[in-house]
Amino acid sequence: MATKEIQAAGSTGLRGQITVPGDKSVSHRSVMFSGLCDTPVKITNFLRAQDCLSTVKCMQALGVKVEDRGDHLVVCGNGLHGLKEAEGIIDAGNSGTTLRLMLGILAGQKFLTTFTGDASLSRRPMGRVINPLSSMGARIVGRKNNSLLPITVVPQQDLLHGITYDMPMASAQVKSAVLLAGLYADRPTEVIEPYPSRDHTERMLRAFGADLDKSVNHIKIRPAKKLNAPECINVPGDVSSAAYFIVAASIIKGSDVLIKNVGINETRTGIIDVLRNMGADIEISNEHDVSGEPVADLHVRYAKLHGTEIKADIIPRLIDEIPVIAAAAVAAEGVTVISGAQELRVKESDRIKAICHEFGRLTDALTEKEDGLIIKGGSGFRIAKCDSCNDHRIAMSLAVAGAAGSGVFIDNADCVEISYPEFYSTLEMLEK
Ligand SMILES: O=C(O)C1=C[C@@H](OP(=O)(O)O)[C@@H](O)[C@H](O)C1
Ligand SMILES: C=C(OP(=O)(O)O)C(=O)O
Repeated sequence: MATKEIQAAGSTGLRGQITVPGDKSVSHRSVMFSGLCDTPVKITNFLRAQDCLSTVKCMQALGVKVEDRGDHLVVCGNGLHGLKEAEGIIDAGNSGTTLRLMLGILAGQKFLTTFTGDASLSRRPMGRVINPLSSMGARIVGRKNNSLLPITVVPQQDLLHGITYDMPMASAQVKSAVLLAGLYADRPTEVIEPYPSRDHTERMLRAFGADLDKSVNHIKIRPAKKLNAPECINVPGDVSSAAYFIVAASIIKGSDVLIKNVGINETRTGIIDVLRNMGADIEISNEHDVSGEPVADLHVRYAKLHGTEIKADIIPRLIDEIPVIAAAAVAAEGVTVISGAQELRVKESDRIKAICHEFGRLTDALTEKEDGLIIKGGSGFRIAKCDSCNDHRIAMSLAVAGAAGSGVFIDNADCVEISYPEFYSTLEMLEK
C-alpha cells in the first residue's frame, strides 16, 4: 500500500463498539520472559504485529520454541540459563523494545550474539543500554563507538556485577535492560528513574518469582536462579492503540465509541488524564485485573476540548501518544504547550519534526520546540497529502486528523503493521 486515503468522518461521527489488539509492551515481555522459564506458557491476545513478531523470531533464533496455535501462542523455554547461540545474525526489525530488552537478557550469556535492524532502528541510540550494561561487566560492541547497530554481545564467562544506576532519561527500555541483566549478576542491581516509566517488566518479573522491590522510581532486583512462569498470560488491549480512537471520538462531532478490554495500568494512562483535563468525556467501567495488569472498558463521546499544558513529569506516561495528542490539540480551542518530550526525537522517526512537518500540511497551528510543541488550536484541518515518515504512530495520528477534518492522503501508510495491522479497517468500520 503506497498511499492510503482517509475520508472525513462527516457529520455522524464515529460510532460503535471495538476491541483493540493486545498490548505491545506486554506482548514483547510475555514471550521474552516465558522463554527464560522451563515450563510451557500459553499466551492469549498476543499482539501479532511486526514488532512483537521480531521478538518471537529473536527468541526462536536463541533456541526457544514458540508455536502459534491460532487463538494463542505457546512458549517453551529451556530455563534462565538455557538460551543457545543463534546460527546467524538476529534481525530486530523496527523494534527498539526487542533490541534493548534482548541486550539486557544477553549481556550475561556465555555465547556470542550479533544484531541488525531496519534503517530506522539503525539510527536509534543504543549507548543508553550498552553503557550501563558495560559497567555491569558486559562486553558489547557496536558501530559509532558502541552506540549504533550492528551490535555484537561478546561471550561472558563470569557473572555480571550488580550496579546502582541513576538513569539519565525516563525509559522503560533502559530500565528493563538493566533489571534483566541484574538477574544474571553477582549482587543486587538498583535502578533509579527521573520519572516513573511503564512498569510491565517489574510486574511480570515479580509474577515470575523474581526478587524485586520497588518504591515509586527506585527498583532493586536480586540475582535469580530460576524464573517460574504462570501457565497462562492474557495480554490486555493496548491503550496506545486505543488512543487513536479515544482522540478521534473526542474530536469528531457526533461520536460515541465503546472500547472494550483496554489496559489501564497507571504508568500508561497519561493520555486519559490529559484528554480529561482538556474537557474530554471518557467513562471508565468494568475495571478488573488480567494477568497482573488492570483492564477496563472506555466509553468516549464527542466533547468540546480546550488547550492544556503537558510537562516532563507526565511524558513517560504518554510518550507514544504525543503525535495523536497533537491532533487533539489542533482541534481544541486555545493553546497547548508540550515540554520535556525530547525523547520523541529518538523514536522510529524524529517525531517532533515529523509532527510539525506532516501535520503542518494539514494545519498552520504547530510550532516546533527543541523539547516539544506549541499548538494554537481551534482552526481545524485542511485536506492534503502527507507522509508517515515510515513511522506507525505518525501514520495513525495523521489518519485521525484526516477523519476529524477534511480527509487526508498518507504516503507509506502500511507501517501501521508495526503495532496495529487492523487500524485502518477499524477506523473505516466506525465511520460507517
Ligand atoms: O518498554 C517498552 O515497551 C516501551 C518503552 C517506550 O520506549 P522508551 O523506553 O525508549 O521510552 C515506548 O516508547 C515504546 O513504545 C515501548
Ligand atoms: C517507540 C516505539 O516502539 P519501539 O521503541 O519498541 O520501537 C513505539 O511503538 O512507538
